[in-house]
Amino acid sequence: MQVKRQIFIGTFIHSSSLTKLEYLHNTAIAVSSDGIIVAIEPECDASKAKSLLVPKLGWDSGPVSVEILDISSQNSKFFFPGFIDTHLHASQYPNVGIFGSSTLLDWLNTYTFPLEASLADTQKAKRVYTRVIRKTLSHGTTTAAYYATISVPSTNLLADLCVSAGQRALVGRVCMDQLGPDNYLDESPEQSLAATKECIEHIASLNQSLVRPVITPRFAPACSLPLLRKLGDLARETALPVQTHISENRNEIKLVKELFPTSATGARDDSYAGVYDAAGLLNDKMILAHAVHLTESEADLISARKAKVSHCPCSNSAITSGAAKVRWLLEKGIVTGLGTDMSGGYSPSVLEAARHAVLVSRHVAMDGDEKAKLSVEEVLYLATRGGAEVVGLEKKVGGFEVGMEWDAQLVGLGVVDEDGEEEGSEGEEGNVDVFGWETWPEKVAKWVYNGDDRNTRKVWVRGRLVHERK
Ligand SMILES: Nc1nc2[nH]cnc2c(=O)[nH]1
Ligand SMILES: [Zn+2]
Repeated sequence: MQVKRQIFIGTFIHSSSLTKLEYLHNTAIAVSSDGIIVAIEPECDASKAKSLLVPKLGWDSGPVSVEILDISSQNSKFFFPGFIDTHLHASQYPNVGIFGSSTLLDWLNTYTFPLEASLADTQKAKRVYTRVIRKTLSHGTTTAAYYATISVPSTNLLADLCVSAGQRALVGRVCMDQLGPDNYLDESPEQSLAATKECIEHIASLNQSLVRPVITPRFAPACSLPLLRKLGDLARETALPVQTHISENRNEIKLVKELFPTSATGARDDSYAGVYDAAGLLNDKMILAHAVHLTESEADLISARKAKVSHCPCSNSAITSGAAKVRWLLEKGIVTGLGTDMSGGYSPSVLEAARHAVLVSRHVAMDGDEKAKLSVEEVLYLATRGGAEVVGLEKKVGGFEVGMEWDAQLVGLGVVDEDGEEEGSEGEEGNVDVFGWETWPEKVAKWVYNGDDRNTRKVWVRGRLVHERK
């Protein structure tokens, strides 16, 4: 979609490294009509932008207008890169918050498979997918790695809806030829592969680059070895990314050992990661959700293959899976991002996932590893740059750099003056009260711990405004 040339002026905050946020105040960012950041101008106000930046860019002629969004007078608003949700099930959105006291394997049978099966009805799927896209955009998620269902039409519909809403996405048809109920299984490895190819071809036929296909074996226990091998071959032939789950729950790991003995897989051991590796799936484009209970040698194998991890702390706490050791993964050089894992996780918000990543890391620390604690800066890195690398988009999104695409959110925190009045915000805004004496790192911390979609005022993907909070 063609958008106009835009210049944004104000405070921009993004990660310059895992541990550091960079604060660019009184700065202008110019975004071309195809959504690319073409200039970052320090010490720039509206008049300098008009008199200097516009001519420098050669933008003073031609029919396209320049939009200047001057927020430099506000001390409670800032631009932040859009969030990357590296793992969520679009099809499970109606079940958020509905998990009782279940754990993974009974949760799948009780809540998840019946709902996913019901989305073969494309009318129902349309209602669900339209809502989940709108909801995640409203929380600042500019890129989402989605699982749909086993249904080809409903997976294709999810891709279509992402394109029309303007959300950047990876969309995967779920492959599973065992473990599910009779009414929710691929018929054979051959049929599963053919259905996956249909979805890949459909997304290619959309002729755009915002939404990409992703090969999606649900997880090892739901896939026969022939199916995993076929998908491994497909990944090699197409160079497409692959997403799946790994080592989320202890009973699941036990099941993998029973279902995939080394005598069958030819793997070097009977580890969970070894099964994916033996099938030819474990490579630098693979997104592994959870990785809660990995052994040392599995983590080393994942690191050697340069596969990525999606950390889903809300889900891991909600369905009692465990506490992933993110510091340990990072120290092994494993690229890690955040996932909401709806509806194992109950929240559509990556900000909530970031907050839970901090808290889960404190639990790991309480278990004796003091250095496990993640900082606000670190979880925001995982939510943006880390996530971008997990989904293979680190050159395009996750930060503010010339050449990158304008996937961004405008965050507003209410300001309360000495009379108790809110400045710079209206109506119901002000869920994060800023008193004016906080430093910028303190404001960001208050946003991480108390912020939500009320603070997500505007959201852009590749320069297109895709959400505005009224
Ligand atoms: N959290 C989660 N784990 C899974 N493992 C296999 N399928 C799923 C799923 O839908 N959600
Ligand atoms: Zn999941």
